Amino acid sequence: MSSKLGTAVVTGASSGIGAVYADRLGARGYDLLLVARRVERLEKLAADLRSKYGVHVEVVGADLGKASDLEQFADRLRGDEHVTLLVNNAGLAYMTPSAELSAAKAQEQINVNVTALVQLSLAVLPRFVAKNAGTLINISSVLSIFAMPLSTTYSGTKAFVTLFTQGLQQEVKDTKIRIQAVLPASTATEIWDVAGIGGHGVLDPATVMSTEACVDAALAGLDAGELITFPSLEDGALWSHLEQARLAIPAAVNTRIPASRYTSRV
Ligand SMILES: NC(=O)C1=CN([C@@H]2O[C@H](COP(=O)(O)OP(=O)(O)OC[C@H]3O[C@@H](n4cnc5c(N)ncnc54)[C@H](OP(=O)(O)O)[C@@H]3O)[C@@H](O)[C@H]2O)C=CC1
Ligand SMILES: N[C@@H](C=O)C(=O)O
Repeated sequence: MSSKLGTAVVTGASSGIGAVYADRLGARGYDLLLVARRVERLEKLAADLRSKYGVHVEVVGADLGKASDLEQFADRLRGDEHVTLLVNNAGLAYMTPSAELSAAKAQEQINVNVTALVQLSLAVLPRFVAKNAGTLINISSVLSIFAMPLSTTYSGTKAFVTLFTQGLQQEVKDTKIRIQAVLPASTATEIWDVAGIGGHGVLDPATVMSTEACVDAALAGLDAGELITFPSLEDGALWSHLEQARLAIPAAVNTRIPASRYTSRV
């Protein structure tokens, strides 16, 4: 029997933040559809969640950075009327100076962090709009609002995620569809191994959040109706001030007259 809450899809559920989202959404009573490349990890998690929560859990092995796998999974979501929640979580970071970043690794970050997130968001949105219901959670990063010297391409992908998600939020603001962007700071996961900096153990432990605390905060933000959730930002006014300044610019540039600093040459 299908859950009355429907099916929650979690991409990148084989480790880290995605694995905790799968646990928390299973605990809430969602059936689960978990996708990643490491199927053996997904199957172990699925067995655990079935036994803990009695929910239906399906596992799909797919490389979302590969166009054919992505297209197939997007088609699956497009055609699955039980999907009521999507967590676009799959992602990776290569932390390296751009001059040393291979084209392949740059493209892989774009393929997974951007292309897969867009295609899967667009795969579920038409049904959410038709039903005037549904939840989309896009996992961005605090590195979407600034770039460190080693995070240039990664930050660029996450800047896309945050702005793309804000655009979708504008589109559905008069509906009952919930769309949230989550911007974690450093969180204790394997991403830091993939990033090539030797794992999160090289970071100051006081600055690294547990995956459970990160996801529980993100879900609390979702439940509170937040559009943008920073799990570790205590002073939310910092974001409001940034948004206020950002949103003042479109009106200020809406003129045919060039700014005087560019025309008053002496
Ligand atoms: N940890 C942190 O400090 C922060 C993380 N984030 C974001 O959180 C999200 C989750 O990452 P996190 O949990 O930290 O890191 P992990 O490396 O633990 O998890 C990443 C997940 O993404 C999946 N994934 C990566 N590449 C692919 C691919 N090509 N196809 C399918 N799945 C893929 C991995 O599965 P598999 O390898 O099995 O395919 C894995 O399940 C990412 O979007 C990341 O950018 C944001 C801010 C901070
Ligand atoms: N994923 C983290 C960096 O690797 C981050 O977004 O902070």
